[in-house]
Amino acid sequence: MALKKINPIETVAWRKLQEHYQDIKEKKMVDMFQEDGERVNKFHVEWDKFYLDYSKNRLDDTTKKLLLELCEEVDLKDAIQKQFRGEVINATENRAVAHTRLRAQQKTKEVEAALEKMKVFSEKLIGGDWKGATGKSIQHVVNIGVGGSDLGSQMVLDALAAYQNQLQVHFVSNIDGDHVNEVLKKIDAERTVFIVVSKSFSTQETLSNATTIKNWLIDKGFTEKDINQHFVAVSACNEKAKNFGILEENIFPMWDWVGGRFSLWSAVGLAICCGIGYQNFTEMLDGARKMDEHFEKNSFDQNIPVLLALISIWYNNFFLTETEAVIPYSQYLQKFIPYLQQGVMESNGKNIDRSGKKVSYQTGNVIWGEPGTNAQHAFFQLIHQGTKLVPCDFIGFNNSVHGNKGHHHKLMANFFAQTQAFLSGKSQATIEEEIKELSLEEQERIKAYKCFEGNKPTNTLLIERLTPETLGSLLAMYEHKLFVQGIIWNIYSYDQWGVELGKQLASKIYQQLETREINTDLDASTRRLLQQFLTK
Ligand SMILES: O=P(O)(O)OC[C@H]1O[C@](O)(CO)[C@@H](O)[C@@H]1O
Repeated sequence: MALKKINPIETVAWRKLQEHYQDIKEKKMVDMFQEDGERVNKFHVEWDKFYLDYSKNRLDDTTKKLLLELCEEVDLKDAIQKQFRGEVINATENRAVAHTRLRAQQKTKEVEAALEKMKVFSEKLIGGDWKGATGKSIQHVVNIGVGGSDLGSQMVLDALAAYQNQLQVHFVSNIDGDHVNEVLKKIDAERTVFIVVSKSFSTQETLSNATTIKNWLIDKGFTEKDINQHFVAVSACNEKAKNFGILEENIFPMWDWVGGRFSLWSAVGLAICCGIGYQNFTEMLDGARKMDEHFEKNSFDQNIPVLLALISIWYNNFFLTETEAVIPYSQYLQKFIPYLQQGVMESNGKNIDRSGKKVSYQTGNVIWGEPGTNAQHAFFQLIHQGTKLVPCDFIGFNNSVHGNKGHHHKLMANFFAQTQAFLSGKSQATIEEEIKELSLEEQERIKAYKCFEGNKPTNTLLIERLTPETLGSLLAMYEHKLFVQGIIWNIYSYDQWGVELGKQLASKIYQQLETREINTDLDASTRRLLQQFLTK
């Protein structure tokens, strides 16, 4: 059964939210805290190893009530059930969406078999039992993929670097030859296994990089047969992988019902298993499953992904904010933002609704960010004193991975201080006190620049510790958040037609660069640029 097609702006709740926005837009959060002693109790969720505080947002009881009514009107429950039943909710590609199946308690036979294959392979590599063509054990693993076939594994291995074993895992994604060259410098061909990850097995970047690497091995004297021991693939297109020269037994499955950006839970995460071991990989699946259960079963007013999605919609569609920042206070989560960017923006960057009509409201938010405290020294100035409203998610951990309390308390002091500053700003009295030693003239001149208005919204997510399990829950939380937003916006979150045009044009331009024959039907700017490119 298809997803329902309900235009959100035609709902009663949307209209009421628009009216309500007029009441709330000038309100100060600090006053709302003053007026309601129960605010923190009302606006937080404690779940498993997560604590979400969303009280530092420009919303009140009525906002929450209306946003929850919006969920009822668009029948979010029905959409969630359809997703968990694995129905064909990716209607524009005519595919089911069932990545949650990969981490379900009761797994299907094909998923079990894929997991077993991943376990066996990764254990052989880690244990030194998988030998290269010259009989040497493996030291390096190179993941060749792009987008969803790259970002997830890379991010997880960075996030869980503390669990890393002796294998060194590298990533080649960019079509830029410098990328593959730099990786090749770091590895020993005889001790390296390459994992070609491509659901379609037709992505230009991945196939070009894989071919370059294959030729590099051939130049080193490897025969086609030798290469078999150094190449495996993950793909939904077996035949294409075999045509590339990969042995059938070395191909790990992917399925139509797993979207690229939701695929790290599948064999696409093979590099993760190699780098941190199968056990840690399954703990990550368990964490994601726990979040799935929370999302599927908890009432919406206590449901972390639903609440985060609603808050985001409140700002995006009523305050008309343009972006959202995610600030993890963990250096381990440095690659978390690029990963989220694909998930969120490839999914919800759509302007046609589920009825095929152009939407008349804002959809997908722009996501950006960087770990704190580095972010504080880069772009926090704009959030504190700029002209744009940027709602932020702050993600922090009760305990550090390294156990160095001194550092962790300093880090977390910054974490709490920033959300406090965003909330309260700086009062006139504090500023006056700070500059009282200056001449009156100087005080007058400088006062306005020292002003922090505050009233900047933040969600604070406090997680016990960064582990494979909590990371799994965190990733699933954002997956469900974007799904809820897509449902409310009445768009299809699981296709990505928007990336196709550039690919098609690139292939035509490539031909022109190779033949040095520039098409006359190109636009004047591009034609001139190509000429310029070819002259030097
Ligand atoms: O796994 P594939 O088929 O090589 O695709 C890689 C990536 O390309 C896209 O199709 C478009 O960028 C992503 O959705 C996908 O993750």
